[in-house]
Amino acid sequence: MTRAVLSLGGNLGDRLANLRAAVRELGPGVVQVSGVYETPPWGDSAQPAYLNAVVLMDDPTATARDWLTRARACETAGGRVRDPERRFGPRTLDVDVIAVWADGVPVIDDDPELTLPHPRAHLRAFVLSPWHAMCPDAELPGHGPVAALLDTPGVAADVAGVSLRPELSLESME
Ligand SMILES: Nc1ncnc2c1ncn2[C@@H]1O[C@H](COP(=O)(O)OP(=O)(O)OP(=O)(O)O)[C@@H](O)[C@H]1O
Ligand SMILES: Nc1nc2c(c(=O)[nH]1)N=C(CO)CN2
Repeated sequence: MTRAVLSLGGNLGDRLANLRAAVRELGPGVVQVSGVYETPPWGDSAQPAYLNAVVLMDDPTATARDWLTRARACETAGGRVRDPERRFGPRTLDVDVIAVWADGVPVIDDDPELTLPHPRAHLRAFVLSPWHAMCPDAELPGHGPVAALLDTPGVAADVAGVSLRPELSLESME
């Protein structure tokens, strides 16, 4: 059995519809969905605010690479267009694989195609805040408790800008 935490984000088009479509596309393996948070752009400030969320997923047979394939399929379905000139730039939908566990053991990999855990997750309030609210005891492999990461200087400064939007739930999408 593998478990994965995926991060969803987007700041172009109908942001909520894009996150909802991503959760639908991810399908029945979704175990838990965080709240939806409005977050200031990280890494490149000249762009609109994002909506972000994280999902916890289980699958009896998926390999770590399968999670990346699913993340990319979601991005493609969500109309993601890559701009090779602009790192961290605006997008309709970004789906990152934050961490994977195989039979409860964290998968650690420095493959540039799929680095696990995600190499910038520990720096991102837009990932850590929703994850912590959804799973208060969560640990980011190699970095420790998510609760403690939220207190690290670079992240703590960003946490105040991350705001839960309770009216934008992904839970009930009928
Ligand atoms: N854990 C991971 N999750 C998603 N993509 C990853 C991961 N590790 C490596 N990658 C690789 O990163 C490459 C760039 O991904 P992408 O264009 O989504 O980056 P980005 O969203 O701009 O930046 P970031 O990954 O920091 O959010 C992809 O080709 C993918 O193979
Ligand atoms: N707030 C926020 N900022 C970002 C995000 C994101 O999902 N949320 N994704 C990025 C892609 O690298 C770059 N910056």
